Amino acid sequence: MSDVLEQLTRVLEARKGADADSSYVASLHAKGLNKILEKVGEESIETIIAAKDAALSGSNDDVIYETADLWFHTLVMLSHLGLSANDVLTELARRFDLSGLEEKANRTSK
Ligand SMILES: N=c1c2ncn([C@@H]3O[C@H](COP(=O)(O)OP(=O)(O)OP(=O)(O)O)[C@@H](O)[C@H]3O)c2ncn1[C@@H]1O[C@H](COP(=O)(O)O)[C@@H](O)[C@H]1O
Repeated sequence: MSDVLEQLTRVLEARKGADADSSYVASLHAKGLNKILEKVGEESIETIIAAKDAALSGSNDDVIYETADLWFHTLVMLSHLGLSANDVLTELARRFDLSGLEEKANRTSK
């Protein structure tokens, strides 16, 4: 795992037990899964809009900013469900050398 993901994973784990008044992450956990999913949905849409705007303006700054927000909120979602970035990285690593088209063909033939 990258140093940044590792560090953020540790912070997110620690914030699960923090005071909701002093921690944004703790406040999301306190509000529950639906609020976290609402944020994931919101940040997904903001990422899509930023990418569309980048194609017109030629500036990628907002795409990076919004994607960071999206990744962050998906990490909070994983943490809320007792999962972590490492679980997703393990799944991505499992897919190395497996063509997406091949995987799809195997899936539809079942
Ligand atoms: N990486 C982040 C991070 N990215 C985005 N955000 C917050 O995500 C929120 C969502 O952004 P929005 O623009 O939707 O804000 P908003 O309109 O105020 O949100 P809502 O009122 O709709 O919930 C903002 O408050 C951002 O500050 C983050 N908050 C925290 N982190 C990391 O998590 C750590 C722990 O944070 P705390 O739990 O606050 O200590 C921090 O040290 C950071 O490393």
